[in-house]
Amino acid sequence: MPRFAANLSMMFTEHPFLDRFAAAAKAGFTAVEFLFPYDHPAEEVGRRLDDNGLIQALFNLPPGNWDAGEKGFAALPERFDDLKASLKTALPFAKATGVKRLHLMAGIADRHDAKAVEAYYKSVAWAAEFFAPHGLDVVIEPINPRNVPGYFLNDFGFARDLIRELKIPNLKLQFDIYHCQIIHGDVTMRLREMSDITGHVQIASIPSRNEPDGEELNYPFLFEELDRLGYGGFVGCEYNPRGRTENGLGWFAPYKGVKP
Ligand SMILES: O=C(O)C(=O)[C@@H](O)CO
Ligand SMILES: [Mg+2]
Repeated sequence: MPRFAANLSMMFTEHPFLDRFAAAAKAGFTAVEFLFPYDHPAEEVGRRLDDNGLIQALFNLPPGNWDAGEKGFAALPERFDDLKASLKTALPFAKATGVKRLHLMAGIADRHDAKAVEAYYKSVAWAAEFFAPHGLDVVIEPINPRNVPGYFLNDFGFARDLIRELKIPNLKLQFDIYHCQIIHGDVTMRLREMSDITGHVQIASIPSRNEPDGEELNYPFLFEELDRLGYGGFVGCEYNPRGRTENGLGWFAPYKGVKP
């Protein structure tokens, strides 16, 4: 049975950020993820996890100026120094939370520009090698162009080929099923094809990005498929609840309290 991680950037937003940990635990989650912890002291985030018996499944490396539209800089050749600095910023948060994987964002760049591709390969390899001695994986996530127009990593095949080519053991795929269905479809076959390189999975209904309990995809089937594939990682619930988070957790009832 998959282990679900509540995404605290999108779920339980009825509560201030630091109180969302308790809300997630109360709702039966044993793990959480979120976009960014950097506005809060690392020790305080670690304390909220401990106090609530939660595992940190994932968070993102610093993306640059998010409010100004930056989405990371791994594919931006002129931002390599910023990329290197961002890894150092994230490390104390990784230590304080005990997280085992970090999402490296690619940035807004043209995937068909050779300089951007070269920068991306270099940044991804650098980040993975930087975190390897700390026992941390780096994950990369293709994102659909409707949600983030111009995002460099917008193709699962490109991500798969890069990971297979670089052959860095702690470099893996963040397989967000919501993005995969929008970009390509044929989700089950892609999960099967990429299961050996998948380090994290995320879910939401398509197209509304709400609770995974309806619309285009049959999630109970996909959860069983993850079991059939022997996927032992987390499934991040990266969706916008239709109303109060707690009121939309009917889909989660069979999976409540699943421990590692
Ligand atoms: O948008 C998504 O999907 C994510 O997983 C985020 O980490 C990207 O910011
Ligand atoms: Mg995602």
